[in-house]
This record gives sequence, C-alpha cells and structure tokens, in this order.
Amino acid sequence: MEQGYLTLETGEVFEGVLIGAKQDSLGEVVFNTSMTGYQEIITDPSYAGQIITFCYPIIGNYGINAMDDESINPALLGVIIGDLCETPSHYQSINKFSEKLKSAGVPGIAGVDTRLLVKTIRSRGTVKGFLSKSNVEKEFLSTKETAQAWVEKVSTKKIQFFKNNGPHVVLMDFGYKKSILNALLEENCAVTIVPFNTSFEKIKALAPDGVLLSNGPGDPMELKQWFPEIKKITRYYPTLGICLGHQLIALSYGAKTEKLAYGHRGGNHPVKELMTGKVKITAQNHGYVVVDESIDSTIFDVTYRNVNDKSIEGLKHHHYPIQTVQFHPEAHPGPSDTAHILTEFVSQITSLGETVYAVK
Ligand SMILES: NC(=O)CC[C@H](N)C(=O)O
Repeated sequence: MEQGYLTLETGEVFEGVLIGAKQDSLGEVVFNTSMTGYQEIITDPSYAGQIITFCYPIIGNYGINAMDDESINPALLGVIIGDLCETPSHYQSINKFSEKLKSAGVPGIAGVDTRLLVKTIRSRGTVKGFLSKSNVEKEFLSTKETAQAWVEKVSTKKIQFFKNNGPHVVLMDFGYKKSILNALLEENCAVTIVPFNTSFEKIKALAPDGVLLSNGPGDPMELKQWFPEIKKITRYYPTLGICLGHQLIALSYGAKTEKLAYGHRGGNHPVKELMTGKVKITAQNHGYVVVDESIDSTIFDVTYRNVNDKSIEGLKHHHYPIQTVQFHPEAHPGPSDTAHILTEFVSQITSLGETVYAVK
C-alpha cells in the first residue's frame, strides 16, 4: 500500500496509506460522528466539495450493499478513516468499501489518527486539506468552488416523474438524498424532481400539491439569485424545506445564515421540539445555520432547537403552510425520530387544497 498524507491549510500533516481512487484532492475537511452508515454518507450529495473524516474507528466492516446509496455518483472529494476493513461480513454485502471508492473515483486515506485530526478540526474550525502521496504544501486559496457550482453539479439536469396515486410533490433538487424521494413514494406521493433553478412559472405548470426543497452542498448565500423565485414558490404552495432547503427559505424571507465552527454531521444530534419539550435524536449534515437574531418573529416561529448549541433547527411560517427543518427527517443514516415531519407534510397537502388556495 502506498503511503499518503493529508496536509491541512493550518500546517498540520497526517500520515496514512492511500485507498480508493489514485488522485490528489483538495477540499474542506469535515468530520462525521455516525457509528454506522458510511455508505449513505459517502453518497450524500451535500458532501460535494468536502473530504469526510469518519470518527468511528473501523470503516468497511459490513461492506457495501445494493440498496443504500443516496445518489448515483458520489460527489464528495475524499475520505479519511482510521482502520479500513477489507474483509466485510454482512449477508447483503456486494462490495468492499475501498472498491466502492475506487469505482466512484473518490480518493481516501486510511490508518490516520482520526481522533487527533478531529480534535484539530474542533480547535481550528473547519479547514481545507490536501490529500496526496506527497506532503507538499498546496496553494490552498486558489481553488474555491462556489456552492452554485456544486449544486449545479449534483442537481438533476432534466425533470423526472414518479407516478403514484397520492398528492403530487415537486422535489426541487439541490442535491437530494434518495431517502427523501423514497419517503415521499412510501407516502404514495406522485413526485416530480426538478432542477434546482426551476422557476416558479415552470413549477406552476406542473400543478403540484406541495413543494419540497431538498438538502444540498455549499454556502446557501451563494444561491442568492434564486431567493426571489423561492419566495414566490413558498407563498403559493405548501412547502417543506430540508437542510439547505430550510436555509434557502429562511434567507428568502430576509433571515441570515452563518458558518458553524465545525458543523453538525452525524446520526446522534439531539433537537428539542419547542411545542412539546420533547427531545428527538436526528441525523444531521450541515456547516451553516440560520442566525437567531435575523429571524423576524412576526413571520416565523422557531419550532426546533439543537440541544447542544441551541442553534435553530426548524421554522414554521405564521400564515403560509411553510415548514423547514435543519436536520434530516428522512434519516439514512441515523434515527427516524422525526420521520413524522414528512408524513405530516404529506397529510397536510392531501387535506389542504382549499385552505392553500385561500392564502395564495
Ligand atoms: N445537508 C445539507 O443540505 C447541507 C446544507 C449546507 N450545505 C450546509 O452545509 O449547511
């Protein structure tokens, strides 16, 4: 196995062995605390532009199966792991983790002291890193891809229809996870997936009962040219925003977002449902949050808060049927404590036709 290095822009160098695709990679180094779900994580399009450090020390032990990919082409830029397991054991396993990386063109490094790396990221904040067979310093500032470019890369280029006999949901694809589509199909929804930059008029022509704005990569502010269109859409149709979708809706109504020091990524993030005081464990993957003071309380109620840092995890509009969540109700990987949010969205659009019309 070939020796490799992860060089951080802050100067620290981590050693390991190269796995996966043989190529250099420069990206934002983030970490995920999930104990399982590496297959879903490496195929989640929201990781475009990022190199993921797995906190869990052994990766690959249950292999790769035929069902759990969240997208067809992994968009992440690399993986950093502790122990690589090359002898997976699971009745559904059809591939090795390292082979999956190779065929997906994703480079990785194993045998890294990931505990030290995560501690470094926690004290430095999210940093850029260069993954390579040499530990040369890289010109870190020269390769900034915009969120718009990443979203453009992962979003569908053409409209896709999924027939069903329930209500019709337009899924705006900023880099949607397959589990969101599956959750809607399981609720009997007919789903039309549209590119992220689909206009209000085009969506109107599809005559949906509701619209779902998906998760996706990058800084939400870089998509500001779409805010007016997003606002129009949300004022016309019952809307659910998930993760990036939540941020974009908040921004469209004048709120602000800011970058967290090192993000929330994992399957064990507690959020409090403010209406009931109940705490739910959620799947999360985000680096940005909506700024508290920027929320106009005459427009939105905060519905959920993160128990650890109290950041905003959900919003509900006072007049329009708009709900947004920063976490992932579709889970995968992670607990499904908040799956009811998707179910409620679907029952709302099933029963709301007339009411929605009244507030147009
Ligand atoms: N999963 C997501 O939708 C992430 C949203 C956004 N890119 C962030 O990092 O905050």
